[in-house]
Amino acid sequence: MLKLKQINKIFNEATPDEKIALDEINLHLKPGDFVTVIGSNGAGKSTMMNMISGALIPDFGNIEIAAKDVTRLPEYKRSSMIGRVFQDPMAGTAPAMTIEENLALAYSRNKKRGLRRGVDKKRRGIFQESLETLHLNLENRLNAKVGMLSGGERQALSLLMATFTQPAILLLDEHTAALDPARAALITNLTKTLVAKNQLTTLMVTHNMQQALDLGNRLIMMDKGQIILEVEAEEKNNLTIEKLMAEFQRIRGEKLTSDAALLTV
Ligand SMILES: Nc1ncnc2c1ncn2[C@@H]1O[C@H](COP(=O)(O)OP(=O)(O)OP(=O)(O)O)[C@@H](O)[C@H]1O
Repeated sequence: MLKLKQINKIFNEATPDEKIALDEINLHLKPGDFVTVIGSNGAGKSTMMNMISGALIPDFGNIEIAAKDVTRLPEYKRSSMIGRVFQDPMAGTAPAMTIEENLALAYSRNKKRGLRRGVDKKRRGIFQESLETLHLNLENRLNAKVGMLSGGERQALSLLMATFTQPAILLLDEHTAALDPARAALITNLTKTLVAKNQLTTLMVTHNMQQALDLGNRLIMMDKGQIILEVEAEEKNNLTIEKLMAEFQRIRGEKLTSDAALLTV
């Protein structure tokens, strides 16, 4: 469903600020894979997500989504293939528009007729049914402006909008990091439910190690622009934070004083 082949990205090449952000990244996701991504600051996690979404184009290498080479395809041309939720609850929705209008935009995202705000009775029914699955009573607030919702409610709506059209790839970019623990738990559970229900192929970046262990069937650890560890299904079930830290030390030969050092926020 997703293939990254030898992806490289260097920022400010041949200047004193040169930075190798991605160094020969190879990653293959099968349909329905849910991969959690961890790594320290500057490891290249966001750059990798931006490559998949098309916000950045690699210097070398190839990207395939659903068997289509999208390496040079601009972001807007691959947006129907991708659902994305960012850390900032303000980023995924339009605050001045109502819940219903936001859903209508998400709904028409992969329709040929372009963006449409209008909603008929049938579509309103679909929106209400989807909102009911969030258990936040948003189905009764279709005409509320999204700017009036709490951070957790907005993030739940963003998640629903990102998964609505069955994207080939769902990108979750620290999407619970800006929420308080109770709301973060709510969005984490919702993520599990929506991904499982829609069998979405998902990549989730997180600084929360426990979340990285609890969600998904695979885990990758990045460091200095490389994927330094890949953990698959069975093995992932038996993984602990201590084992992950020990693996990092074994691979990098660097001693860590705490798990925070591995994921420094
Ligand atoms: N537009 C840019 N111009 C120059 N350097 C960049 C740019 N974007 C990222 N970098 C650098 O590339 C490296 C990888 O950054 P990236 O944001 O992908 O890391 P990350 O793993 O997402 O980190 P964090 O957990 O802190 O968000 C970093 O050293 C960063 O400073």
